Amino acid sequence: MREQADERIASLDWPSIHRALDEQGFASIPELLTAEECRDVERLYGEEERFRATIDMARYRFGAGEYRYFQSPLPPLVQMLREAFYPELATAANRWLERLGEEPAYPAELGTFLEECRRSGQTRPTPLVLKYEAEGYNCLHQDVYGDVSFPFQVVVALNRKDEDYAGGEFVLVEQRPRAQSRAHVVALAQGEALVFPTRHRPVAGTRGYYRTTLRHGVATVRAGTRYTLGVIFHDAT
Ligand SMILES: O=C(O)CCC(=O)C(=O)O
Ligand SMILES: [Fe+2]
Repeated sequence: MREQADERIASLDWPSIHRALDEQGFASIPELLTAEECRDVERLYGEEERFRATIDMARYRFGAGEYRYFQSPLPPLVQMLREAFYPELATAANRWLERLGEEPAYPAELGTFLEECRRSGQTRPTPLVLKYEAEGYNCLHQDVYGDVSFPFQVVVALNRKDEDYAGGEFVLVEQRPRAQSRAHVVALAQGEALVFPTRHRPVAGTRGYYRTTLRHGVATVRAGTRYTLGVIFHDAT
């Protein structure tokens, strides 16, 4: 049996994850969750009482599909992922602020950060499970739910591309100042996680760093059903 997810996160090659974040803005972590853990989270989707809200994406013109925000307390695995990722990502977040000439702002612990969310009226948990059936997609967006936001989020693929579904690539579009946008397309394997920027990232230019704006979404699922777990660190109003 593999160690607990938090121990797996602690023993990741963080120097290379930080390098990937700095150089390309995002980092993928293959096999973060086991197939069994993925199935367990996917199965939770059917247990309505675990969720505080269900969103029909078409209704808001967010895309085609459905997602559910977990109720508090979060399932232990989801809570563990949120807590275990946070400190390393806070380090990267503060480094990015410094690159843009700003003061470090993110506390070292998730609990302290969530306290800030609470003071700003953001008390509702944001981790979610998304489900897309054939022809489903997720329009490019940013997940911001109030004044306080954390600059990274994590998505984990819960089922198998090319077996359980086809298409459905994760898409990150980067809008550069006074230039055309650039797309990054990531096909995630089951259990693989992707850390990506919520809103912005610093990019090295000839005269220091400049800021690009990122939006993410999902390309059309051609067949089958695709499930993902989204771990957002800031809570919502
Ligand atoms: O389903 C996906 O891959 C995208 C999920 C998403 O938008 C998110 O986790 O914020
Ligand atoms: Fe999102």
